Amino acid sequence: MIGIIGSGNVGANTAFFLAEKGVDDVMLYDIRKGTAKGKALDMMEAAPIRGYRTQISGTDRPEDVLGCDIIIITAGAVRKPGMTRDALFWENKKIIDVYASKITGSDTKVIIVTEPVDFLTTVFARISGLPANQIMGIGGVLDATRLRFLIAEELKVSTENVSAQVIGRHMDDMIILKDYCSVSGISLDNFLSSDRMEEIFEKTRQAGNLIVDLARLAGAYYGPSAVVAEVAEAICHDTGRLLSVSHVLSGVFEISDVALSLPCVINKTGISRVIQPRLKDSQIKTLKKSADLIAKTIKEAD
Ligand SMILES: NC(=O)c1ccc[n+]([C@@H]2O[C@H](COP(=O)([O-])OP(=O)(O)OC[C@H]3O[C@@H](n4cnc5c(N)ncnc54)[C@H](O)[C@@H]3O)[C@@H](O)[C@H]2O)c1
Repeated sequence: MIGIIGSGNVGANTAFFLAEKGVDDVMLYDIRKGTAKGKALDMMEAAPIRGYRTQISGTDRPEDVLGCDIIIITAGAVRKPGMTRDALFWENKKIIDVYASKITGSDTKVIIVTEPVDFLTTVFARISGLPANQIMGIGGVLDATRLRFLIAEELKVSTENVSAQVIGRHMDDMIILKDYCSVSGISLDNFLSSDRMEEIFEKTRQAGNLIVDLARLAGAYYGPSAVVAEVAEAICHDTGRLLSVSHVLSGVFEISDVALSLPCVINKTGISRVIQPRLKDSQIKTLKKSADLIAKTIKEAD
């Protein structure tokens, strides 16, 4: 059973994508009474046409989801146009503190979506005491998915043929690994000039901001929900997918106790292996700067 805390745009759409993929039964919870039950019922009534057999239920009792095998946390405030993700830290930390202290199962896998995701993945790991490989934040994998779309759109090729890797913080200082981006294994510089590549990379860095600016009353949620469902499927079906998720690092690039995205092999144990990409000195510097910033903010919260 997959539990989802927060049944707003990302939570509800994740439940829907999980049902459509047939990953596992889902239970939704939201602090607003009736929201989770109402949305679950609505999705179940779509099943005769959409053809899924997954059970989606809703509850008003957080303890019902806290014992699930996989818990996805999407509860919290969304930024408004002009706001950075970091600005949500103090408000959303209060929510993460509560759920992290109530996790009961020692094998639970947790997927953090609530922003700022790298900060809150770090906070969740500290408070819950769960092993770092069981807590995954949605960061680089979403940035890479957006980049894959933008490259495919530019080159008029299928998105399936495009692979991309993005690591670091889920913010404008994300690190796009150009040498690890390809179209069916053919490196990007066979298709694009350096200048055009840089324009596409900048569009990727700004992709979340653009959606908030355009939609105004909501953040991005279809892309994020699709990515969350992919990570949950990798755990549930033990697929061994290689996805860049945020997790607490222990010594990689001399960074410890702070969560950032790096490519990880994900299976039923959570993160089974972290892949350390070859980085330039400037990229390692950016990674360390991001880590220092997160560590400093979290220290202020102690
Ligand atoms: N990591 C990412 O890439 C990524 C992408 C998109 C959104 N997000 C973040 O995910 C979060 C949710 O986004 P959304 O678009 O679904 O927002 P939303 O406003 O549509 O939904 C949030 C839901 O959380 C519920 N909620 C608030 N406090 C709660 C609590 N204490 N317990 C349980 N439920 C609670 C609200 O009632 C609401 O239904 C935001 O913080 C957003 O910034 C992250």
